[in-house]
Formats: sequence, structure tokens, C-alpha cells
Amino acid sequence: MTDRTELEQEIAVEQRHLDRVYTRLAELRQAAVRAESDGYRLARVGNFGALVERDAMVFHAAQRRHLLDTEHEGLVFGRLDLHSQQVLHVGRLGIRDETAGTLVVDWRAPAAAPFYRATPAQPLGVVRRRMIQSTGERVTGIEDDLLDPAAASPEMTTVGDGALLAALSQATGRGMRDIVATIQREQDEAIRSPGSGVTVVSGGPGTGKTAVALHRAAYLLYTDRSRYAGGGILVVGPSAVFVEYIGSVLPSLGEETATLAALGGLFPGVTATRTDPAEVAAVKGSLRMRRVLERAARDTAPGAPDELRLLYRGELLRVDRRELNAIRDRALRRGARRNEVRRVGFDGVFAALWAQARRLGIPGLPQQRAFEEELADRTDFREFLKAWWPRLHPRHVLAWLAQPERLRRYAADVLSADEVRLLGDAYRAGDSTVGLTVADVALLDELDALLGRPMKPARPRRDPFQLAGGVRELSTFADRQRAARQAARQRPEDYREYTHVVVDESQDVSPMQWRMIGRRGRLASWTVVGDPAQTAWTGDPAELARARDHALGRRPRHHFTLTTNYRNPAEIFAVAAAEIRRVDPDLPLPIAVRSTGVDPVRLTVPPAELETTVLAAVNALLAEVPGTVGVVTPVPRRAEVAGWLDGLDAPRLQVVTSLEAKGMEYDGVVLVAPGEIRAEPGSGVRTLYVALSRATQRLTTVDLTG
Ligand SMILES: Nc1ncnc2c1ncn2[C@@H]1O[C@H](COP(=O)(O)OP(=O)(O)OP(=O)(O)O)[C@@H](O)[C@H]1O
Repeated sequence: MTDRTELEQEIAVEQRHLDRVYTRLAELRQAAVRAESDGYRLARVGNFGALVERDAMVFHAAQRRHLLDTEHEGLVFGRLDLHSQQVLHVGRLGIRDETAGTLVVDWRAPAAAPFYRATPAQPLGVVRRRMIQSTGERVTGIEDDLLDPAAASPEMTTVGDGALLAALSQATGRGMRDIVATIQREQDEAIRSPGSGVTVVSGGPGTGKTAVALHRAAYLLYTDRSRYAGGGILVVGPSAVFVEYIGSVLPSLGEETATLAALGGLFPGVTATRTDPAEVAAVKGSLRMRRVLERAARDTAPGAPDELRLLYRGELLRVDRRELNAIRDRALRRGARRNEVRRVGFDGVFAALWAQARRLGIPGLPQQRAFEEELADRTDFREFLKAWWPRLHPRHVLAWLAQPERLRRYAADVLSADEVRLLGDAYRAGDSTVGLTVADVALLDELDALLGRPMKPARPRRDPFQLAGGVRELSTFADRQRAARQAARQRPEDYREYTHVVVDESQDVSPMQWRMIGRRGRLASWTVVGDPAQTAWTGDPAELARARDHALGRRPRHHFTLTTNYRNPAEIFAVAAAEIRRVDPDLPLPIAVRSTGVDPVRLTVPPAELETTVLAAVNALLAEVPGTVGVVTPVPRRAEVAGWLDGLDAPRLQVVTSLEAKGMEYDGVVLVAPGEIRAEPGSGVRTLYVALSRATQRLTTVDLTG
């Protein structure tokens, strides 16, 4: 137990430093505001050079001000007392005083690394490590670790008992928190692993894989901002719900150059959230679909005419089906992409007609070029070409799989009869506008690569001067310049040249999805995090490994394993662990570091009582925990359960399917019908393991009798 007055004295010491830091922060903010207004004043000079300079000044000053504002809360969170007698304060930003002396070291700077890495066995020159908790500009608590007692001076005090546990007991909000203040050594090693190659981070539930991946992105931006901000960082997560959950972590680290995308949102213009049953997802995700789609991408479009008949100067010109097919096959030789070689196909038809016209010896036949121009002017001929070789969108071609005869042809010798039936049923059941599933998005991307982009007339560029938060009338030149810069920085929807790609929950990325992600990171370095034990993939593991290796290429790999579960209290993780042990008795599991002393509540009720029991359990947890409550359901039950809970304390409550629960975290979890989740063929137990390991405080399971 720390002496009260000793703690107060130490808090007062840190408060004095914090006061200096915030005074300096206010000065820096003032300077940024001044720079902004000086920038505006430059415009009075009136020449173009002054305007450009003003724009640059305003732009940088505004960026700096924004950064200082977003990092205000909890700005300083650590202190190191070093062997060398030096004292370093660690925080979210590096801050210097007016004489360039260091007031705060940025957490990503090499000098801050010992804050995360020093241990009593390896103190790395640190005598005492101090964690500083604050609210607004007030220090509220201190936790010390004496790492090198022999080197401590007699007056050096240590106070507190466990900043990490204090951080873990905080209520969960809608968005994920950053962990900069309490990053643990094994996590820090993964965060600071080399920027090149592939960093692979594995570990059980709650070990901080997501937190590590995101902090690593922030770290990379810090180490080489021009490289990573220039090309951009792509962060891929399993679902839209998850992407929303992690969305606030990076901006809070002061980074805005990362693109966050769900697997269902990687293809431009499509946002799929629906999931397929595991056995259908296994077919759609298999590499064999590439062969199926290749055949589809070369097939005749539905409704395409199978011959051309044209009356020309009284003679009938005719190109029959065999010849048309031969022309198409020639144009599509050697992997040519259908949308991109339309012109080649058209030229083939022109050539066939010209040869015929010559053979027939049509009187007054003009030169070949004039002949072709004459035909191209004819509406009936143009209509034929459009119908014979239409511009195809991947969605059109994917929809062809709903036709049994086509699907059978495309899948012949590639998929089994059962797989064809599963796929056919899935596509016939789906409505073509709302029915796309997450797994379909990778197929669209594959088709896009196979079909190529239709040659479109160039669209006029958007006028950046019209873009400022939807305001059309812009008042000043600097505003217009800012808007123009913003437009210039926006990446096109199908941008593919990221410098770093982060794949979270990588165990659920199917082979076809690896191809889709791989296309976006051909030149990138990678951070891949996941937990094989949590996978919902029921397809061929060897094929999955092949696809993953192909996407990641031959880049060197750096492996890290995280071993501590920071999310679940031991009582809750014990239930999850027992579940995964059913299928994997020897799996090494992480250690849960916290205990609440409260066991999960297990209820079993007849189906008629499910609704009232779930409602009561949810209300009980809303009253018991201060933060969020997640209700996790089997996929087919989500809408029904959400209906029961309609109108309850909405912002704190979220209803998700067992698949959407991947990566998520709630203070309280009500798990509906776990038996049904377990019974899902192939991946049921693993999905249930995920669902059981989402809670930070309380877990109630409501199962059905019988
Ligand atoms: N060093 C840490 N300090 C404080 N909190 C931490 C730390 N590491 C992880 N956490 C917290 O533990 C929780 C789990 O972290 P995270 O979601 O990153 O784990 P995960 O390994 O991705 O889990 P899962 O595989 O179950 O999705 C989060 O609330 C995170 O903030």
C-alpha cells in the first residue's frame, strides 16, 4: 500500500511537469494559429508567389493545430528515470521547450522504446518506470515499477500497483481505445519490427493483435512518414462492424493516411455485409473458382446474337456462329481481357465482312477503309456489335452463375456435383441487387481482373474548387487551395499501390480473398495478424496456405507470438478455452491476467422463453456494466433478436452475428443459442470460441433445451 502523502507528493511533482507541457502546448497552438493568420495576411501582397506561400503556411499550420488538439488528452503518460540521472517523459507527441530542450518524447521514438521493453531482468538503463494517468490537464494517478533497485537513489520513491490492470478495467466504448500508455514488451517488439517484409503476429483471443497492428501502422508512419503516407497504408478487417470499431484508433494517434476497409468493401462501388453459410463460403473462397470464373469471362453473353446478317448494296453478308466464335477466341488469346480487346473483336468482324464483300465481287465496292466507315455508320451494325461483345461489369458475369446450364459448364471437372448444387442454390436464392455476400466481393474482384476495364470516355475531373464540406461557394483563395489539395490527396476508389498492408483476423481470409488483397499490395510490406484457432474457413488448408504465400510473395517474414489475454477475465476465458479444447486439446492458449471473481451465467430455456430470457439478460447486463453490451446471435437469428431489443439503450447496445463478432469486444456479452452456433458444420466450435471470448466483464449464455 502506498503512503497517501507520498503519492500526493509524487502527483504534485508530475503535475508541475504537466503544467509546463500544457503551457508549452498552448504556446505552440498559438503559434500555429498565428502562422495560419499570417498566411492569410500574405495574400495582401497580391502576387502569385505570395499566394502559394500563404497556402503552404496555412496548410501546415492548420495540420499542426489539428494534431495538437487531437493529442491533448492524456498527452503525457510515462516517465523514465535513467541510470544516467536523465529523466524522460513519454507521450503521444514529441514536444520541446523554447530552448529546444525535450519536454516530451514521442512514444514511437527510439528513446521511448525502453518504456515498453525494460524489465527487472533487462532494465535497459532504466531505474524507475512511471506511468502517469491524467484527466484533462490534471494528473490523477501514478504507477511505478522499480526496475533496477540497486541503482535507485535513497530519495527515489515508488508508488501505485498496476497501471495495466487499471487500464484493462476501464469501461469499453463504441470504439477501440489506443494502448500507447501500456504497450507490453512482447507487443512492442512486434510494433517496432522492421518496416520491410512481412510481420506475422499470432496469438489467442484478446492478446492485442489488433491493437499491435494499428499501433504498428502509427509507428511506421512515424519512422518514414513520406514513404508510408505517400503510398498509403491499407488496413483490412473482417466486417464493416469491426472497421467501425477500430476506425477511431488511428486518428487518435494522429494518423490519417490509412485506408480502413472490410473484406466486403474492397471492391469499388460494392458494400457487402451478408455472409454465406460456411460450406458455401468454402466453395466461393476456393482457388478453383478462378477456373470457373475464367470460363465465365470468356463465354457468350446472354442474348448475344449468334450470327450477323447484313444487307449491303443488295447483297447479303453473313458471319455465322462458328466464325463469330473463332473471331472471339482469336481476340481473347493469351489471357487478353475481354473488355479491353473489344476493338480487336470488332476488327475481326470488319475483316470477315470485307473478305466476303470482295469474294462476292459487289459492284462499286469502295476501299476497305471507306467500306468500314460506311458499316460503322449503320445503326443496325452498331447494335449488333454492342449485343455481340457488350461491355461487361463483373456483376453481370457473376449473375450468370445463377443459370444452372452455364454454372454446370463453367464448373465441369473443377467443382463436385455437391459444390455445384450449393453454389447454384446460393446464387438463385440471392436477389441480384441486395444479395451479394462478402465472399462474392473477391469473385467480383477476380472477374474485374479477368475482364479488364471497359474503355470509357474520359470523365471530366471533379472541380476541387467546389469541394469544401459540401459548401459550393468558397470565400477565400486559401480555402480553395485547401480543397484542391484535399482532392489531390484522395486516392481513387480502386487504388492499388499501398506501401503497407495490414490484414487483421487473417485466419478468416479465404484463398480468393488473399488474391483480392494481394492485388492491392504487390509492392507493399505487410503486417498480418490472426489466430488460426478462431478460423471460420472450412475449405482446404493447403490451398489457403498457397494463396496466402502467393499474396505475400517471397518477402522475408518476421514472426511474433503474443501470449497474454488482456480482454477476458480468467472466469470468462475458462469457458471459451473449454470450448476450443473440444477440437484442439493441445492448443497453447494465452493466459488471462485479470479476474473479476464473477463466473459467467449459463441459462438454458425452452424456445418459447428465449425472447423474454434474452431481454432480461440484456437489461441485467446494461445495469451491471458501465460500457457496451454485445448480443451475439447465430447468423440466421440476428434480425429476430434485434427486433426483440429494438428501443433498448441503443448507443451502448449492439446486436451482431457470430461472424460479425470477430475482433469485437464488449463489456457485457449475451450469447444467444450457443448450441446452434456450435452445430454449424465445419467451423461451429471455432466460431463459438470467438463469441465466448468477446467480453471484458460479464458473459451470459442463453441456450435452448432439447
Ligand atoms: N498492452 C495493453 N494495454 C492495455 N490494453 C491492452 C493491451 N493489449 C491489449 N489490450 C486490450 O485488450 C483488448 C484486446 O485487444 P485486441 O482486440 O487487440 O486483441 P486481439 O488479439 O486482436 O483479439 P481477438 O483475436 O480476440 O480479436 C483490447 O481492449 C485492447 O485494448
